[in-house]
Amino acid sequence: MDPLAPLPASGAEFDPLAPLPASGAEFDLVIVGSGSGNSIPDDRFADRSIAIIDQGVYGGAYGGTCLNIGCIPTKMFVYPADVADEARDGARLGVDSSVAGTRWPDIRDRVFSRIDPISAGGLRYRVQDCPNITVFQQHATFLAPEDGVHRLQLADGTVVSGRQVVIAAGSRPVIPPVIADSNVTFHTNDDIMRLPELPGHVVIVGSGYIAAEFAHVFSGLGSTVTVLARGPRLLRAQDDTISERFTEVATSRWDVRLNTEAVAARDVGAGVEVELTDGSTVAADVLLVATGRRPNGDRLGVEAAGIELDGGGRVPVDEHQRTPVRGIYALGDVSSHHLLKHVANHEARVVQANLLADWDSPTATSDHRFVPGAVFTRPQVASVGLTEVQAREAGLDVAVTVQNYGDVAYGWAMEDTEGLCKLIADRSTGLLVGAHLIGYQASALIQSVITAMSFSIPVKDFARGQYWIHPALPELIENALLGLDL
Ligand SMILES: Cc1cc2nc3c(=O)[nH]c(=O)nc-3n(C[C@H](O)[C@H](O)[C@H](O)COP(=O)(O)OP(=O)(O)OC[C@H]3O[C@@H](n4cnc5c(N)ncnc54)[C@H](O)[C@@H]3O)c2cc1C
Ligand SMILES: NC(=O)c1ccc[n+]([C@@H]2O[C@H](COP(=O)([O-])OP(=O)(O)OC[C@H]3O[C@@H](n4cnc5c(N)ncnc54)[C@H](O)[C@@H]3O)[C@@H](O)[C@H]2O)c1
Repeated sequence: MDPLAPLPASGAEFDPLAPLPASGAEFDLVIVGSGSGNSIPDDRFADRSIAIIDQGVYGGAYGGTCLNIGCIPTKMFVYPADVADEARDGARLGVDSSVAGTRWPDIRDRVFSRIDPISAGGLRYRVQDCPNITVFQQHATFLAPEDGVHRLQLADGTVVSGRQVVIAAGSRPVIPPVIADSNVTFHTNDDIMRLPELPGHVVIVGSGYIAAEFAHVFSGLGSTVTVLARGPRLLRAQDDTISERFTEVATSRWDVRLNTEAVAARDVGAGVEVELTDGSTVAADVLLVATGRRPNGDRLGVEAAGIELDGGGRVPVDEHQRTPVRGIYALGDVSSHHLLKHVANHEARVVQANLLADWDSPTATSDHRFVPGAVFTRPQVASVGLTEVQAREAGLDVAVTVQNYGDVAYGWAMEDTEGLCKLIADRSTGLLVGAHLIGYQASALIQSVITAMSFSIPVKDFARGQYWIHPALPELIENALLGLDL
């Protein structure tokens, strides 16, 4: 679902959460999942009968994770947190700004009064305006195929079948047993953004993407934040230089507990108490669990269709997004090594093209060479390609450079002391193999590097074959490129 696509015409009487009539039938195409899967049927599929099966997220919402409980609402909370932190930071530059207060209920209602109608409108469009599409808002599991036709059973017993199936069933949060078995009240990304009030103190278990983004959101909006990390640093999947810098900055802003784990958790009064490995406890109003996500293939009974999940619980696919079973494709979080929306979108376009071609002659191939990602925390973190450790482990003869924001004109004007850009190049080819940024608008600054890597532009041509606007922040990339000893 493209959240920025215009809303389809609305039917005044339509209730998006009303149960739809159950009807068993054979379709040309069955799609499980209304996130990235929902973007597959376009005009080119108008002559095919299509079933979209989706159990919904957060109590049944249509349109998947990104729109309802992921990328979009989180960034709509991140931005006000950025604004508040900028205001707090103003005095340093001679602007005497401060935050008089933040209105969580207003922010929450503004976010979801924009998002919920898009979700409802997307469902309404499929149900009312797409005569070839039937939507089933239920959980589905595979049955054994019959005569080459794949079959799925819905929660109400309806059997939906088709020769082509797309599994786009996404992923769900993993809850560590110590929390899951404790009866403590906890939240995940599913519901934390709908809290009635801004909590005074949030304790977050985990130290990856979601932990870093929500720590910024809550701290920016005025909560005290405690982050519990199992390891010695936050964002450990990032390049070591970035992870070290981020941990340093985060520790100065939030209560960061490293090398620790929750060993018990309980409700105390209206709040929670988490006991840590060293015997100490953290008391907070709200507990957020952000300890990774698991693909949903295990709840789809894919084995009945002849598919065995891989070691990571993913539905296995080849470079054309075909599973080992003829007629069944998969995409996005349920099958990908990259749990990112731009990857799911890319894979959905590949599946779309290949559905329109023949199973044996696919026309589209997924490109996972240079998958970028950004953590919208403070400071932002963005990366693409190999970390330095990965590049050295791969046996590459690498050139590495680190360029500080504060040492290029605009970063110097900002008096930035936190941001840096690390580039890693392969001396034998003169090409970049990795880029890692932490700092102001890192998610935007990295895009030119993604372009250079995707189109194999040699470092020397990339650095000197174009103008870099002076004194704009992309000079950070220019200077880093020039710093590579190639
Ligand atoms: C808090 C958060 C923030 C994020 N922020 C970003 C970001 O900024 N940038 C980014 O690139 N990525 C981000 N992501 C990741 C991104 O949201 C996912 O990679 C993406 O949404 C996956 O899309 P999908 O189509 O694979 O799955 P989904 O959008 O999750 O869709 C799967 C659908 O299938 C349904 N389903 C599952 N099993 C069944 C079944 N058995 N029967 C019927 N229906 C079923 C689900 O209910 C769901 O509606 C974020 C994720 C989270 C959790
Ligand atoms: N901006 C974005 O693109 C964005 C934002 C949010 C989420 N996402 C996607 O969603 C995925 C899931 O996010 P996430 O933050 O939950 O996962 P993550 O993989 O980024 O981080 C998981 C964290 O939980 C820790 N952990 C795992 N098990 C634990 C346990 N039992 N006890 C304590 N800590 C434990 C890990 O050490 C790690 O720090 C991400 O990997 C990312 O692909 C992307």
